[in-house]
Amino acid sequence: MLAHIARRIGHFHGHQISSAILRRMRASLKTINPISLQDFSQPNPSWSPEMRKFYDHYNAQCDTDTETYENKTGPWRKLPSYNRSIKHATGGIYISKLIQAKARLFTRSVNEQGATFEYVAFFNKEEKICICLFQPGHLLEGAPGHVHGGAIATMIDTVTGTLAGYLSGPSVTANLNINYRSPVPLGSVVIIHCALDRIEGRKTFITCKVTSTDESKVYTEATVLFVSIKLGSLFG
Ligand SMILES: CCCCCCCCCCCCCC(=O)SCCNC(=O)CCNC(=O)[C@H](O)C(C)(C)COP(=O)(O)OP(=O)(O)OC[C@H]1O[C@@H](n2cnc3c(N)ncnc32)[C@H](O)[C@@H]1OP(=O)(O)O
Repeated sequence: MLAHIARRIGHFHGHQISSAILRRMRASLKTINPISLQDFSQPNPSWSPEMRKFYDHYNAQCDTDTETYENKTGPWRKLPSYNRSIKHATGGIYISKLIQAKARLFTRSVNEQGATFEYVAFFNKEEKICICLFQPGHLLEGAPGHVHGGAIATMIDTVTGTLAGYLSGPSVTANLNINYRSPVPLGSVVIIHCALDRIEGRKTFITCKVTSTDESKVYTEATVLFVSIKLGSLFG
């Protein structure tokens, strides 16, 4: 049953699942109420003034007002960040209650604000780029006082994966190459810049650079390959 629903679900932005399937999912979920969809990339008290300043900078240049949803003119779109990636798919909020209900997106699995991954991403559809403001918390230590390389890789995978998702639909990471150029201090704010390199059939190639907010310092560089999949294939 679950595999059947999952196979039929499918799609990121712009694709509707049939109302018959939605009705069936709702019927099997009628004990779950209310269903909430929280955006974890909204500003919170743990954000430093620098994080807030750059958030305001990009938010002011968005095509939609984050609070009122009114249309504006601007090249950027602030992307929501949910605690399961399936919630980004149409109808995913329902399927998230059916499959591994306790599962959480790794970067959104710790509730203490500011302790791990504080981040917000903006997407520029015209230029096929994505930037992410990232404030790594004290629980992400690798070298003393600095961010663990695995945490940096996680953020690169997450932001490039988000860009691949918006450009090519459901995809998984097939290859991730990283050069760590300079250690990232815990509690600092860095910008993760991601850009589409090219799309070849099912393959989406993305480049990524992690810099200081004034972009004078390059911390990390990466290239990532995503391969498009049918979402249902993940559920057997
Ligand atoms: C709207 C969106 C919002 C999203 C928000 C979400 C936020 C969270 C985001 C979180 C993001 C987290 C994301 C995560 O953490 S995803 C989790 C980590 N990734 C995985 O677990 C993936 C595991 N691997 C696989 O499932 C398969 O191997 C895949 C599906 C990748 C390919 O197996 P499949 O049988 O389907 O296809 P194929 O083998 O015919 O290959 C197809 C093509 O690809 C080329 N190829 C394959 N592998 C490699 C390689 N290593 N280097 C270079 N090339 C490679 C291959 O040569 C071929 O090319 P060509 O011969 O056609 O030219």
